[in-house]
Amino acid sequence: MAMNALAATSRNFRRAARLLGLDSKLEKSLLIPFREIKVECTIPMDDGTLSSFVGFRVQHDNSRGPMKGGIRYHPEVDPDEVNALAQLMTWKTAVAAVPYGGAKGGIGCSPGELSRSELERLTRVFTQKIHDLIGTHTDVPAPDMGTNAQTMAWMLDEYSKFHGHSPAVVTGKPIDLGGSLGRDAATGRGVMYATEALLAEYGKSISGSTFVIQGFGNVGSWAAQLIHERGGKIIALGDVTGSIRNKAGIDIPALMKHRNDGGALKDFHSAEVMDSAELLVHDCDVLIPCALGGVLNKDNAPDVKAKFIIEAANHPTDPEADEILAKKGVIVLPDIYANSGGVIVSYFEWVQNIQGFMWDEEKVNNELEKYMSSAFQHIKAMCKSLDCDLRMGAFTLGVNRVARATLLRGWEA
Ligand SMILES: NC(=O)C1=CN([C@@H]2O[C@H](COP(=O)(O)OP(=O)(O)OC[C@H]3O[C@@H](n4cnc5c(N)ncnc54)[C@H](O)[C@@H]3O)[C@@H](O)[C@H]2O)C=CC1
Ligand SMILES: O=C(O)CCC(=O)C(=O)O
Repeated sequence: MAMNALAATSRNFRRAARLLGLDSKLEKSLLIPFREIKVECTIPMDDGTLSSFVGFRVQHDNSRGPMKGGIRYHPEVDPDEVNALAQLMTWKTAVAAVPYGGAKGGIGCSPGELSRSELERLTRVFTQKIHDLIGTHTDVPAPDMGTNAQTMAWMLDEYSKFHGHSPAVVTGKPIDLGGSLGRDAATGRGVMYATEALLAEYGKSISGSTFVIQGFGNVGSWAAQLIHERGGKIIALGDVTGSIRNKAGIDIPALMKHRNDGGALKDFHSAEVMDSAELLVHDCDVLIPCALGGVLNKDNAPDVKAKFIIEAANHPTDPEADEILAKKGVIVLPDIYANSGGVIVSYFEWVQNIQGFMWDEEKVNNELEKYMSSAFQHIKAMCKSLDCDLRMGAFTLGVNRVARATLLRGWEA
């Protein structure tokens, strides 16, 4: 059973605060969110009935810049989860050294069961309810699980009705509306750069390693394609519909075609169906969770066989699992670094919108690689000076930068 997401995230924060020797009042203050918004979104359904959905936006911290983070559409969205994800965004933007704070939002709904027009109405009503609390220089949403560039296009359009054309109010937009080249692939590309950097530390490479990936949405499918392109062998893969494996390596371009043609993973011709409960404990070199939080917990951590875990999802590993994995010698690359490619390219998109000047994709990808590489070097330096693991290296790096900004602005207990 997974721990409560907020309890798990706060536990990691407190460990980092203690390692840094933070003042206890500052520690308490950094944990408390700036603002928590809850709205009822009532929309007419296609069949003429009315349905109501609860939407959240938690704005955690703005000491380093406008708050930033995705909007999730998922049935399990709840206030604690959104709070935890908003807090993670604050440390993530600081680790990545992009000038933002942290926020996250979500609506409790099953996007796969809503029609396109129902999703559009829901997104527009949600935006109407929060439009005066977000903005280019206050809080900038982006896609997360269950949302995509189209969701951002509707948010942009609805927000612009109140405030005038404002492309920089959301990132992860369609290119035609000011989206950045490379943003769609950015989180998966960042995961690939992070994996390369970590494996190199151990004298290994993507091309000599086997991979298991959970989640084949935006992050999982891009990570899989880019790892496959570099010669990595993806031997098992799963999504919410089921899991597949092939010892010789799954043909990812063929699987992409199969999925884009509307096929389910389990119907892919050149792999065998496997039990999804076995996916995370499948033998491999590198395990990459790219779906939900809390999937690695005290129940399955003892059976994990991977040597490295790259956290492409947000908070996939419970602190209890962390302890078990550490004893087994499994190296975990934490979410607030491993999946930061998305928010880094969101920052590039925002900069391009503000400047009114579009970058080519090569520049986006080169800059992303530089930011990922620099963050990794800074995390390693923290690990060395504080004698801690990668999660604490990343947390202390992020928390220290936020604490410094808070103090410089004139914080008083
Ligand atoms: N989209 C982005 O830019 C970023 C996303 N993330 C995180 O990455 C993760 C995935 O996000 P996206 O790829 O954007 O979402 P998505 O909605 O595009 O894809 C989610 C994937 O997870 C799978 N999934 C859902 N429930 C599952 C379950 N119970 N078991 C196995 N698979 C399951 C879905 O089938 C789908 O393949 C989330 O934790 C998100 O917060 C982190 C940073 C940025
Ligand atoms: O691109 C962004 O602004 C945020 C992406 C996000 O929600 C995340 O990194 O978890």
